[in-house]
Order: sequence, then C-alpha cells, then structure tokens
Amino acid sequence: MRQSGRYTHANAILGLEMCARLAKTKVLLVGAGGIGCELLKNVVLTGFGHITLLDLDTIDLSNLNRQFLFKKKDIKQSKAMVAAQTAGAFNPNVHIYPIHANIKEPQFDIEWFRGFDIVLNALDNLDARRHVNKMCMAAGIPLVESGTAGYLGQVQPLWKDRTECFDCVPKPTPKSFPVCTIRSTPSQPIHCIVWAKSYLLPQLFGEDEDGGAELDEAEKRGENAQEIATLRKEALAYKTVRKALRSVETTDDAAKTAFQKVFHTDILNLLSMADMWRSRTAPIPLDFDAVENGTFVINEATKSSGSASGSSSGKFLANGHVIANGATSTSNGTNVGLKDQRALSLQDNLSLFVASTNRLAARLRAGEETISFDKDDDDTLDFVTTASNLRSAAYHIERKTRWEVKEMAGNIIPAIATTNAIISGLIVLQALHLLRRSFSALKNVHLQFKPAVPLSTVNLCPPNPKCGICRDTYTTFSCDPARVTLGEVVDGILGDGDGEDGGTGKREVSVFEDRRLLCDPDWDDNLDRTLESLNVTRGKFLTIVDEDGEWGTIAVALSVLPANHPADGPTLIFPSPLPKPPYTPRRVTLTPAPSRKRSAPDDEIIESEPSPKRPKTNGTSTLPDIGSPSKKRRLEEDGVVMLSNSSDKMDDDVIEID
Ligand SMILES: Nc1ncnc2c1ncn2[C@@H]1O[C@H](COP(=O)(O)OP(=O)(O)OP(=O)(O)O)[C@@H](O)[C@H]1O
Ligand SMILES: [Zn+2]
Repeated sequence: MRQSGRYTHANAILGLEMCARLAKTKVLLVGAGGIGCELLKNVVLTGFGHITLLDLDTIDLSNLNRQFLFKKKDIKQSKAMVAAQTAGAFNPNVHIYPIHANIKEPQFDIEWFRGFDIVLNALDNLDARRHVNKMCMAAGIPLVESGTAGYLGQVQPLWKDRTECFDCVPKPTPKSFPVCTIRSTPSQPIHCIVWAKSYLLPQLFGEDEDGGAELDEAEKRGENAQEIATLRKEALAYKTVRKALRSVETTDDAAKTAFQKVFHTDILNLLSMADMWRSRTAPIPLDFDAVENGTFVINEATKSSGSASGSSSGKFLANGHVIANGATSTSNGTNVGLKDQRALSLQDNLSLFVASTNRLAARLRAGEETISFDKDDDDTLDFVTTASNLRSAAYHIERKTRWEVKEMAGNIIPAIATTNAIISGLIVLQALHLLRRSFSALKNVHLQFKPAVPLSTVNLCPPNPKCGICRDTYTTFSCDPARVTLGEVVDGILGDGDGEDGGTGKREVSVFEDRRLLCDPDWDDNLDRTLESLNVTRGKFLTIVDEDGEWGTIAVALSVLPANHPADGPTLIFPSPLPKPPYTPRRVTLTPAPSRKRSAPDDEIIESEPSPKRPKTNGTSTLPDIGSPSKKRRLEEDGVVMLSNSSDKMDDDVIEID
C-alpha cells in the first residue's frame, strides 16, 4: 500500500508498465558531484531499481554548497559511499551499489558495461567523458551525457548507430598556449600559473622524468642547439633539487635550492640567449636573500592585483600553513578583505613559497610518491600561487592573489545548484525516452541564459561517418595476455574470410593500442611478442586499421578468461561470428571514357591500389611525435600545445575559452 502511495504520481505519469520496468532497470551513474547528487536523488525517487554509483573522489568542504547529499561531518569520505547512504533512505525499494574508483580502471571493461541498461554521465572532465562514451559505443549501451557551466547546461542522449556520439564532433581545446611562451617567454599571469602548475610542480614533486628523450628528439630535428644544451643543464639541475627535496639531511635548504635554480640560475641561462630578448623585455633573476630582507627592487608594474598592494607581513601558522579564508587586516589597516584575496608582497610570496615547498617535501618524505595539483589541496595551491607570482615578478608581469590563482589554475566556473537540478531532471527525461526506445522523442536539450526561453531543443544528428569512435566495429576477445601473441590475435580476428562466421580474411593492416602503433605491413617485429609484453592488458583496445582503407576499422577489447576457465583450456577465445566491418571497395574509373555514351557497368573496375605506407616508427613505445607522453598530456590538459618542430606555426597567446 505504502509502495503504491510512493509511486502514485510516477505510475500516473510514466504508466504502470514503465514503472514496473524501471524497478528492474540497471543504471550506471558516473560522478557523484554537483550534477551527480541531484541525479541520484532523481533516479532513486523515479524508482530505477538498481543504481550503480561510481566516483573516484572524496568530499571536500567546497562541495557542500550544492552537493546536498553531503554534510560537514562527511568531509574526506568517499562521495559514492556517502551519496548512496544518504539517497538510499529516500526510497527503500531501490538498491544503490556505490563504487569508490576511477571509471577508467581496467576492471570496468566492456563486459562490465554490458551489465547495465543505461549509463548516465555526471562528470566534469573531457577525458572521463570520452572514455565512458567509447565504452558505451563498444558495449552498445545507451548513454546520456550532460554538463553545466554557470547558468548554462546541456543534455545529450547518445546511442551507437542511431545518434552521433560524444566524439563525432571534435571538442575545442579549452585554452592554448605555445609551449615556448610557458617555458621561456611568459607575458601574462596565466602563462606563469600554467608553468607553476603543469611544469614546475610536476618537475619537483611529480614522477621522475628527465625529459632526455624529448631533448634527443629535438636535437635530431635540428632545433636550436644552444637552447637544447641549456635545457639539458636545466634538466640535470632538477635532479639535484628533486633529490634535496626527498632527502632528510638537506631538508632545510631544499626550498632555497629550488628557488635559486628556478628563479635565478635558469633565468640567467635564458638571458645568455641574447636573441630572445631583442624584441622583448628581459626577465630579471631574483635574489633570495634580497627578497627575504626586503631590499630587492622590483618594477612597480609587477605588483599584485589584490585588494591592496605593498608589503604586509605574512601571517603563517607554526605548521607553515597560511591562514586561509576569513577576514583579516594587516597592521597598517590597508589590506582589508578575505585573506585569500589579499595581495601578497614579494616577501610574502617568498616565505609562502618556502613554507609550501617544505610542506610538500615533508609529504614526499612521509611516503607520498608523487603530488599533483589539486585546487583544494592547500599545499599545492600555495606552491602554485607563490611560484607563479615569483615568476611573474621576474618577468615584470602583474601578480595574482591566492583566490585568483585558485580560480585560474582550477579552471573554476561558478557552479549553480539550480542549473544542476534542471539538467538532472532533463537527464532522466532523456533516459526514459532511451529506455522506451522512443527515438523520435530524443532531443539535445540546452539550458540557456535567456529568461524568456530558458530551454531549447535540437534534433539529434546521425553519426558522423568519419568518427573514429562510433564508426568502428567493436568486438571482444578473451585471453591470457601473458601467453598470447599479437600475431595470433590479429590473425584470429581477421579469420579466413570464409562464410558468415569467418571474418574478413587475411589482409594488410596496421594495429594500434590507443595512439601507439604496434605493427604495420612494413613492420612486424611485435607480432611474435605477447600482449602483456606490449602492455596490452584487460580493458584495452587493439584497433585494426585496413591498410587500403576498404574495410572499416575493427576495435577489439581485451577481456580476461572466465574465472571457471579450465587450466588446460584454450588461452585465446575469439568472438563468434568474427567481426565483419563495412566494406567499401575503392572504385577507380578507367579514363579516358571510351565515348560520351553511358558507361557500361564494366567500365568501373575495382582496384586495390596500395596506399602510401606510413613511415616506420621506432618500436612500440609511442608514435614519434608524441614525445614524453605523460608530460605532454599534462601540458595539453592545461591547453599547452606542444609544437613538434620549429617550423610549426601558431598564433602567439591563443586563448579560447570553452
Ligand atoms: N574518471 C573519473 N572516474 C570517476 N569519477 C570521476 C572521474 N572524473 C571525474 N569524476 C567525478 O565527477 C564528479 C564531477 O562533479 P563536479 O563537476 O561537481 O565536480 P566536483 O569535483 O565535485 O566539484 P568542483 O570541481 O566544482 O570542486 C566529481 O565528483 C568527480 O570526482
Ligand atoms: Zn562518433
């Protein structure tokens, strides 16, 4: 009786049959943040019976203004766990399965995705969105994608072969800066912030990358030898600083060593390249002692943009933490306002740089292997604020307050709870259309900043025939990657081409894992290697590309053998039938045409003209232009475009806001 009361409205609106179906529906909700909390409440109250909620993060104080399933007492707890606990109480008839993990982990493979009827994204980054899109396209599971930014929002239903996918339309890179602007010639505060966040912080506290391979490549390309030699020296010196930061004996001096290297020696080295400064204002090397005792003279233009300029004594707690947030004023009363919005003098920046470097170094010595930027991690925010301000001072650029740096480095766009609530409602409506297979009702919905017409809908587009994600033919195979070679897999997937089940037959192909080329028709060295030795493991895809461009691309996902697989059973299980992607023969018309009369069909012959071969690459590691992939990815995430050679051109300081 209680149950029917709870569902009276739902039954009336959705119909009894749909409500009964929803009780059995398995939904995956990815992300338990601003949209995720609203959405979880909606799916629980609508009566989706089985809800898997996944989020990698823990609750932060800054989430509480809009992520209403969390309370202050929950800070530092898993978002997925707490959200499931709170929302579970809203409807005892539904089951919520929380998972505290990254959706990109290998156990969340195609098989796992196939266990759901629908997937709902409530994510905040392109990388995770693209991953879920690919998994849903591969598994053939409908997905509702969503996003909000301030007053704006969007909901997009996606289903393989019926609608375009998330990757059918290339997404603009949010911001772009040439790498040399970041590394050598910054001219705006954002250049220094990106440098501190994506270059200096990882160099000192991230994974150990000496960049040697990158410089070797640059040398081979014939880039400026003097600059390469300077960068090599720079890289070597980073090693010494990294060591000092990790060693117990040198701990007191480590921050000063880092300062000297980065703000003094490196700048002196750059100054030695006179050409660079012919048409630019040259930076000035900073002097630690002079800055510390207040005798360092600095150009007026480089003072801070905060609520007041000038010197104020930094107020640091005994543990080295700056007093963040909360109103405060300096002794002379000129610097009133929120602490984070207070202008930091050069001296303040230096002492906070030393304090935050020491705190981060202490974390490394306490066992943290690497530390990366998180706007809610005070230590990394203090470090990035002060390192970028010190660099700005050296380059005569305006300095920023901690508040401003947080906003810029964290790419913060104000989050509005009402926008999230509206978008979450629309996600459920689109999800219901997908579950009902009401394709004509599906719409892309936009929430716009037009009070008279807040919502607009756009009809769905068909898949982009050129899309590299949803136009692939997906399949899965199971194997023990330690005992199966790349050649066996490729041969097995292509099959002998006989009959319905026999695949496409042997042909010339290139095989990739993500952006790594593993083999091509001219380069078969890896075919005898095991998948494990090529780092092709569970959840990864092998992409088989036809050399002649006639067969569609096959994307094969690697699954593990079933738990009950007999020890003496086969080490490789292929799908049945084997995949048969679309075949488009290349038609070449014989010229000249014999006459102006209608051509007989025989005039068109099918010819498999070999396409020009790709240049051979150096082993399995990466395609040559990728350089140091993790470093490049990090920079790219911040919109830094790596120019692969000196002839690449790019407008200086291109900033595109998405
Ligand atoms: N790869 C991923 N796997 C699982 N969860 C993810 C992944 N990437 C992002 N998320 C989660 O998606 C949610 C997005 O929510 P939201 O946009 O509100 O961000 P937030 O981190 O909660 O808030 P803010 O960024 O504004 O501080 C976050 O909880 C985040 O942890
Ligand atoms: Zn697509």
